[in-house]
Amino acid sequence: MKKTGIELKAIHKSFGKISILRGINFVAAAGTTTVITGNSGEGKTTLLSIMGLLQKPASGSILIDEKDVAGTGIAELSKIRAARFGYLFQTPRLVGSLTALENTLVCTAFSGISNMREKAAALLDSLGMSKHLDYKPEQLSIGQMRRVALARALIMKPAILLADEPTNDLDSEVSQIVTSSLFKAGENGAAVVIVTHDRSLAAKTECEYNLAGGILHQIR
Ligand SMILES: Nc1ncnc2c1ncn2[C@@H]1O[C@H](COP(=O)(O)OP(=O)(O)OP(=O)(O)O)[C@@H](O)[C@H]1O
Repeated sequence: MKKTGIELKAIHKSFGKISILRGINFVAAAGTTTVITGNSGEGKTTLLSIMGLLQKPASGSILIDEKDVAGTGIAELSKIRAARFGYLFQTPRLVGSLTALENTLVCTAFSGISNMREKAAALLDSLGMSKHLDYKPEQLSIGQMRRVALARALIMKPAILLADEPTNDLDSEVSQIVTSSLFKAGENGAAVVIVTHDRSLAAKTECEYNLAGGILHQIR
């Protein structure tokens, strides 16, 4: 049986009086790509940020690598995020003053791993970005920025990879490059969780959940 990367139990979340998540149970296994679908505004990004330890639920349990994070302090949570997670946000969130290569390296400074620049360049190359290593974000298209953000998310080979709308605004060729990198991370052992409206991407995943009315239903 595959190891569990993330497990959520009875997660609730409200904004003011509006209840967004109402008792969410979810499992993403290591080495598996899981998709969460649902209409706009249903709470998919909120759910992804809760499982990514970026936002706290009102109640419920979050297990990372089969360990409940309840009671974990802020410093330890930061360590778990840095050591275990890769994030691909809906907007690329690159550092404006840094080049594509430097943005890819931004979280690796304290890794102690050698040849990171070569690894970052090779990763960007695999994403079709070899000609843009020295470009700043303002000189890149949205699709190119998203590929830099993906390289940044992948460079530390995260055990858990969370991707919010990874193929938004991409042409089919770039979309294919991004999609295959996400699935490759899954094949290499990561628990990959993707939020998307892209049906062709959703159809390729092993597991699908749909979020509607604050309830998460497993479809496959
Ligand atoms: N910090 C916040 N404060 C108040 N309301 C919020 C906050 N964050 C999200 N919401 C609300 O929660 C709901 C769910 O938002 P969320 O971004 O999680 O939805 P989504 O399913 O990812 O939508 P989309 O598919 O359009 O990206 C929305 O109604 C949004 O306005």
